[in-house]
Amino acid sequence: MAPAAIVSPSLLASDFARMADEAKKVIDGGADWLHLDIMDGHFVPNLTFGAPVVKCLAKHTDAFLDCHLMVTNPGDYVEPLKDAGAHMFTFHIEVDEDAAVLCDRARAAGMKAGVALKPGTPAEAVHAICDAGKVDMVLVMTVEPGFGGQKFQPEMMPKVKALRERYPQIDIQVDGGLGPATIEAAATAGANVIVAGSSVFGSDDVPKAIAVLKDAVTAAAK
Ligand SMILES: O=C(CO)[C@@H](O)[C@H](O)COP(=O)(O)O
Ligand SMILES: [Fe+2]
Repeated sequence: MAPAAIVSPSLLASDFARMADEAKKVIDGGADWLHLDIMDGHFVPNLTFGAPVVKCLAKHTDAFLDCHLMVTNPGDYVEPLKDAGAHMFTFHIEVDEDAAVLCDRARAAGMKAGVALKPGTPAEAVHAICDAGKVDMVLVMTVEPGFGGQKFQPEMMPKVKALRERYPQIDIQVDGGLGPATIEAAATAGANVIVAGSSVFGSDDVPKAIAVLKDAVTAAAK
């Protein structure tokens, strides 16, 4: 059976000063996870927040905290994020750290392990670590990491398709520019975890915006 459809709204598009309320709004609207974009101003030219803010948010929600680390030194974040209450630890395969060790450390800390690919990084970059069974989720970036509100790159779909064919059971996440106009391409390629920032938080009907994404993934899996 294909992995379940999961919608993970990105709080990057929310009002950070009201993060707990924004999280509640999307969870009440049918979201499965909360996507938390951790940027260090070095791996990407933008700076957001780290474990202290995740810890504050975790006090206000029981939701699954899906952390996307756009940082140069993800190893420094394993224990702080675990202590903060994070559930998914997704780091970029492009960093200069041992990916297998990072996955093992994330899992040993009780989190799931995810690996992310920038648009220019081929699927093959994660084959060894996925073949070794160390990965719970592969994140295929459909924009250059760093900012919300960018245009979806449909040319990433062959990468999603190749990963889905090779790994039928793994969670495959797509992130960047997902919304009603692009979900079909991602869902048919085989993505099952959908990150959406602007299209969810910018909608005046949040439950509908989430349902459109989830229903497309469920329909494509049939
Ligand atoms: O990781 C990132 C950006 O680097 C994303 O999670 C964005 O926050 C997605 O935003 P939208 O493209 O959906 O507005
Ligand atoms: Fe993200």
